[in-house]
Amino acid sequence: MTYPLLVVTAVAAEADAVRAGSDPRNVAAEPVGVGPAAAAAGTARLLATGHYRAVISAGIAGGFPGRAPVGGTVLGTRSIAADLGAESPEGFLPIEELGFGRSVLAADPVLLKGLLAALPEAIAGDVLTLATVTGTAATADALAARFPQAVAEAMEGFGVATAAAGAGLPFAELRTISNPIGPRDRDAWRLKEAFTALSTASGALWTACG
Ligand SMILES: O=C(O)c1cccc(C(=O)CC[C@H]2O[C@@H](n3cnc4c(=O)[nH]cnc43)[C@H](O)[C@@H]2O)c1
Repeated sequence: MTYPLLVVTAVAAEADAVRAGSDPRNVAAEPVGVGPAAAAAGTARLLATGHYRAVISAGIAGGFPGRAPVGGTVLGTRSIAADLGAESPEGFLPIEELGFGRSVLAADPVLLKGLLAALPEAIAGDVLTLATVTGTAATADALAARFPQAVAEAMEGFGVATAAAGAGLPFAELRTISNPIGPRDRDAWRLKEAFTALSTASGALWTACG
């Protein structure tokens, strides 16, 4: 028996976009909710079935201006919980500096290599996971400075990665860019473009995983 690839999304519209571009015989797309907690809990529940061979966190995301354009496709080299830590007068302290765990999980190198080969147009870089969508220029600038290799932010990747690590399965993050990260401007979101790009990219998932 060949175990399918599990693609975890936040919402049903993202799962539909993945299904539209992939073969249900080898790719299972499941929505588990928005945010890192829902993503971790939902992914762990799905992986407990033992039915899957690898896990991908997929969906739409904000792109850092100048690093990932709206409509573009991004592959996460690392998924980073950017707000996991503590504020201090000297700046943000990641959880590693507090001694309580980790905020960075790297994509599986073999899976990532396959995805990069199958999606040569994709932009590779760190993808941030935040519980709050960035909505000001100040926060966007601070994140861009703290994470010079970050190309995108979303709300689930680190949660999915944590569940995949717990299950001992390969993990990667695939995002298509719906909006620039910065001052909140709902009219600037290009959902249709991002969902179309997600369907297109999903066509390459099984090849990359094989
Ligand atoms: O602000 C709104 O009115 C609004 C309307 C629909 C959806 C949202 C979301 O925040 C969706 C979040 C959802 O999409 C991912 N995502 C997309 N862009 C970003 C972003 O710039 N920063 C963080 N997350 C983003 C995220 O993974 C969620 O699943 C808002």
